[in-house]
Amino acid sequence: MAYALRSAFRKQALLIPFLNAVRGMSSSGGPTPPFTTLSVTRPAEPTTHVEFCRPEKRNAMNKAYWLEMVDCFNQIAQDSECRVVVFSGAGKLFTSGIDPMSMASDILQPEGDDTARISWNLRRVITQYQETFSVIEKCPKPVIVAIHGACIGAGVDLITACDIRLHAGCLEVDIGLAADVGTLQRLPSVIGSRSLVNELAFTARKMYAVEAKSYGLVSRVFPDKETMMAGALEMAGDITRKSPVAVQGTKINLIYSRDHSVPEALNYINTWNMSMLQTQDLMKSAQAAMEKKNLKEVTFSKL
Ligand SMILES: CCC/C=C/C=C/C(=O)SCCNC(=O)CCNC(=O)[C@H](O)C(C)(C)COP(=O)(O)OP(=O)(O)OC[C@H]1O[C@@H](n2cnc3c(N)ncnc32)[C@H](O)[C@@H]1OP(=O)(O)O
Repeated sequence: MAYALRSAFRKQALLIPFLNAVRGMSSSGGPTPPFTTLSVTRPAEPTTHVEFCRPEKRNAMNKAYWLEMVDCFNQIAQDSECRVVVFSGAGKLFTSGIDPMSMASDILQPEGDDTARISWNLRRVITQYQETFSVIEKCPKPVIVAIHGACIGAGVDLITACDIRLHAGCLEVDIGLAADVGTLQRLPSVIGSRSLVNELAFTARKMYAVEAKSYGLVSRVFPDKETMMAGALEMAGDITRKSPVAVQGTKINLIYSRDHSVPEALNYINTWNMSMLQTQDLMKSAQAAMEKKNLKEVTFSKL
């Protein structure tokens, strides 16, 4: 079933070129076909806005969402017209986490004739769920997540896979137990304090925006969603004016460095830069600097 749904999305994605499906302006016009849970818009070139669009269910993550995210971010990764992504949620709050009814058959009634086969299938299902957020990290474009109101359960898995976290308002970040789709793996390096990670994971207590900022879970707090979205788009604009070779190489190398030793990461970037330092972007910037031009006015071709 999951495979059928996924290949149906793939076929539709081939039939409808991604950019043709992208509407002109951002926010809450409903999902963008073929997606049923995501609205994909282009509020400003070359920024893509992905909005989780199930407001009537408080953006609960149903089965379609878990698959659509993978298709959406894989397409964005390949889309040379996109240099940065803003991700947000429609309606009252950012997300209420998993939609248990929609996912029950996958998790509570896994297929298989014996323990080994059930376990094998569960492993495949969990791998697929993990990919929903890992795909954000694998996408070379920076992803700014704009969180308003509550961010519950799997929402924390989602935001820890994003590159920059902004928050509006003062509701809770509620961390579920034994999350296996990214929180326990990514949160420790996001907020640095093992003690706090343990406390949040064991108690699933609420964490408010001010505390989230003080520990670096979010980098900026805004008074309301509107101001936050304007701030997110402004930040996205700043990023899109930089060399995409530099920005995307930086994301890839920052994530590599997080997961490797300093000597390994230095070796990796050494090999990376053997080719990437040959970019014309570097020459353009150097020339503009020599001519004392404003570096913000240098334009870089798409990647
Ligand atoms: C394999 C992956 C591993 C990952 C694990 C992750 C685990 C988790 O995510 S655990 C967290 C699960 N989520 C929850 O427990 C939240 C449940 N929802 C609520 O507590 C409240 O709805 C909330 C505080 C978010 C909002 O309250 P509000 O008064 O604003 O709205 P409601 O009237 O309660 O809800 C409106 C409609 O939305 C439906 N809904 C809300 N949350 C979910 C959800 N998580 N899944 C499915 N549906 C949800 C709710 O049923 C209402 O629907 P309807 O009755 O049809 O109007």
